[in-house]
Amino acid sequence: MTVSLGVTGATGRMGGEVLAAAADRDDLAVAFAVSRSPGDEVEGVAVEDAADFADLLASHDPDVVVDFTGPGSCIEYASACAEAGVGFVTGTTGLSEGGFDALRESASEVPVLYASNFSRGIAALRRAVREAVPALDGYDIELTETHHNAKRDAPSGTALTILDDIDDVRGESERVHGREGEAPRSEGEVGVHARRAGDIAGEHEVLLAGNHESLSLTHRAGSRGVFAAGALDAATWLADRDAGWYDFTEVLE
Ligand SMILES: NC(=O)C1=CN([C@@H]2O[C@H](COP(=O)(O)OP(=O)(O)OC[C@H]3O[C@@H](n4cnc5c(N)ncnc54)[C@H](OP(=O)(O)O)[C@@H]3O)[C@@H](O)[C@H]2O)C=CC1
Ligand SMILES: O=C(O)C1=N[C@H](C(=O)O)C[C@H](O)C1
Repeated sequence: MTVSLGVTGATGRMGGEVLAAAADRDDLAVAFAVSRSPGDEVEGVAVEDAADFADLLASHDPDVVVDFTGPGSCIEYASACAEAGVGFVTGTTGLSEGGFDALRESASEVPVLYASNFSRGIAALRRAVREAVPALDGYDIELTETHHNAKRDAPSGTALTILDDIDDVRGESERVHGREGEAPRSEGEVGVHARRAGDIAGEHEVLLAGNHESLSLTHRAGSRGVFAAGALDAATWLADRDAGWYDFTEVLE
């Protein structure tokens, strides 16, 4: 079966990566791509007007839409997919709690898969963190993420997911975002640090320190292609699922 895709944010960094990765695969085909600034071709695909998204869904009837855009547009695209009966894969980060609620509403109509990070390395890092934190009870934890200088949200969606993993395995902790002035560390807090520089695709480090030792778990994405490949794997996996809320870890099982 060839999975038919709609792609949003076609002129964005990730939109372009998704179109490039899709061109190299024979298990899926791009039915259409949209942008708020249509007209140009990206990776040989004509970019259509995002204002026509609902009409494009109706005329092309894709299996899945892949979305890497912004929090507001992600919700709007998901809701249009829910109306049209089209599955939705999104890696858009920076969603508010209300945004996630809205996305989950769409999941009552169609299959929706959200992942703050589509790399296999981050999936493995998350498993390692969930094992290391209880094994190193009482150790201080500091999380540092580094991204390119055009990233809008901080901390990254991946950092927030890892923080939730830490809370899951050892209970809710205070999150201290950077430190300045008189700012001694309190027991149990998790320090969170966001760096923005150059064109770094994405790095996450979880540092655990105590008992005269430290453990550092670090993931570095070498390029955005790794995220695009994971999102396309998720799209082919999601194509024949029932309505519901799905996670990237299920794709990797
Ligand atoms: N989960 C993961 O693995 C990854 C997630 N991301 C996330 O993906 C998202 C996009 O990242 P990136 O590609 O670097 O960002 P870019 O800014 O390069 O691209 C985002 C594109 O989304 C579209 N867009 C943005 N805001 C709106 C809006 N309000 N309405 C409609 N379209 C909008 C624009 O495309 P156009 O004008 O063409 O419509 C824009 O070019 C971010 O949230 C980022 O954190 C990034 C990498 C990996
Ligand atoms: O904006 C990015 O670039 C990335 N965003 C995601 C995030 O917020 O975690 C994933 C990846 O690290 C790249």
